This record gives sequence, C-alpha cells and structure tokens, in this order.
Amino acid sequence: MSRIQGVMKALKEQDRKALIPYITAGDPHPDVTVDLMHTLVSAGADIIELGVPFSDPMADGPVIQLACERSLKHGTSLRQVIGMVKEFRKQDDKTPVVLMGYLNPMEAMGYEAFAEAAADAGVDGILTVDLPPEEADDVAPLFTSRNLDAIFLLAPTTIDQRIQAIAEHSSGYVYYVSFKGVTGAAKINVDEVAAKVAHIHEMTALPVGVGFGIRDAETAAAVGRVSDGVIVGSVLVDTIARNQADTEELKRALTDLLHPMREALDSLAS
Ligand SMILES: O=P(O)(O)OC[C@@H](O)[C@@H](O)c1c[nH]c2ccccc12
Repeated sequence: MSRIQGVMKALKEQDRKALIPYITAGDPHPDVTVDLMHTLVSAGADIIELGVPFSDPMADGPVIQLACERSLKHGTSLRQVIGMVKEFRKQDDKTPVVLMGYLNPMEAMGYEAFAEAAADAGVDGILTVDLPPEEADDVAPLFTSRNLDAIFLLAPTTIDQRIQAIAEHSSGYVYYVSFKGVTGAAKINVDEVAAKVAHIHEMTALPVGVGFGIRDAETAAAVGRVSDGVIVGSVLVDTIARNQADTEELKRALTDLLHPMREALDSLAS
C-alpha cells in the first residue's frame, strides 16, 4: 500500500477528512520550502501538494502565477524540487507528498528519469495538470510501477465516459475541481460539489478530494462533509506573498490559516 493509500485508509477508518495544503516549491525562496512543508504538517496537513513552478501555468489564477514567478526568479528546477522532497523526508517519513505540475518540465527531464528520481526522493504521487487521459496510457504506468500514485483532475464538465477512463488510470485519490475556472477564484457552490462528488463516488472506489475556492475553515468543513478531503492552495500562497520578508512570521500566518481548517474538519467526525 502506498503512503497516500495508507493515510486515506486510516482517515476513513477514523471518519476523518484529508486536509491537503498546496504551496509552490521555491516560493518565496528555495531555502525555506522544506521548513514550510514541516510547518504545514504541524498545522494539521495530512498530505502535501507541492507545486513545481512553471512559466505558463494555464490552470492557475494570478496568486499562483506570481508564486511561480517568485520561485523561477531563483531558478528553481524540477530536479531541485525533487531534492526538496528528499530533504523533507529526512525528518518526515509519514506525510505523503504529491508533486503537482505541468507536463513540460517533466517531459523535458524525461518521464522515466523523472519518475525514477521522484520515487527515489520519497515522492508519493504525481498530479499532472495537463496530461490528457488519452496520453495517460503511456505515462501513468511509469509512475504506478514505481509505487507513485497517479492523481488526475476531474472537472464539473467531465462526462461519465471520461470520469470512468480517468478513474481507471488513477490511484491514491482523484481530485475534483470544484468549478470551471482557474485556481484562487471564489465561486464554489457546495450543493453542486456535493451532487457531483456523490456521482463520482458511484463510479469509483477511490477517495475524492475537492479543490479550488476553499479559503476558510467554514468552507473547508462544508466541502469536507460531502467529500473525502479538501485541497487548499491560493489562500496559503497569498499569505506567503504577504509575509515573504519574515519566515517565522510566515510560518505563524500559515499555521493560523490551516489549523482552524483542521479543527473544523475534525469537528465533522462523529
Ligand atoms: O488555489 P485554490 O483555489 O485553493 O485551489 C487549489 C489549488 O491551488 C492547487 O491544488 C493547485 C495549484 N495549481 C493547480 C493547477 C491545477 C489544479 C490544481 C492546482
């Protein structure tokens, strides 16, 4: 069983929901990412989604676009990001790390070399934003054969046939994007999400995590109630942007955001 599968199973047995924060690797500076990852765990993260900075992040809104720019300004490379996970693993061998990224850097490194290096560093899952399911046939097995879970996005517009195909290539969990748009927007409709996640649950036994538009503990709990976990990105990344100068202050600010979400999610458990 993979680390992600282990965490998801344990949460389910406890009737708890996964809290999955996202940060962009190398933001605000490559030297602080590992420290921030540990901070997220202390504040209640079950899984970390670590973004690989990319120059043209089409699925991202301005907040994460700027995070990519801040990171790339320091020359953060995919190999360096993998190195950060290796560093993180020296002190934490429990918390799963999902690398989230666009195909271009992975393709440039070579999918096989990338999969090999990621697995070796202690990465647990790969979320490729722009990998069409048609191509997943070739790429996903490179990940899964190394015990890396392949995580794919499902959107409100994804038709059943495609949900089926994507679920078949997925492991660990599937990521339901709560609305059509880019990261960081605030237009989540919990009733719609509930209906869609219920439908996805009928089609696959995989846990369903929901992301896009979750900015506070109340929304996290509302979405957690109807899913298996929540992914929270832009509100954290925005906090990074506003506290770049002082790492200790930044860690406090991230904790102040994430910890109430943890508590709100745990208050759902009977
Ligand atoms: O930023 P939001 O609205 O909180 O959504 C999570 C999201 O940031 C994270 O999962 C993510 C960052 N970049 C992405 C690109 C595509 C899908 C998901 C993502």
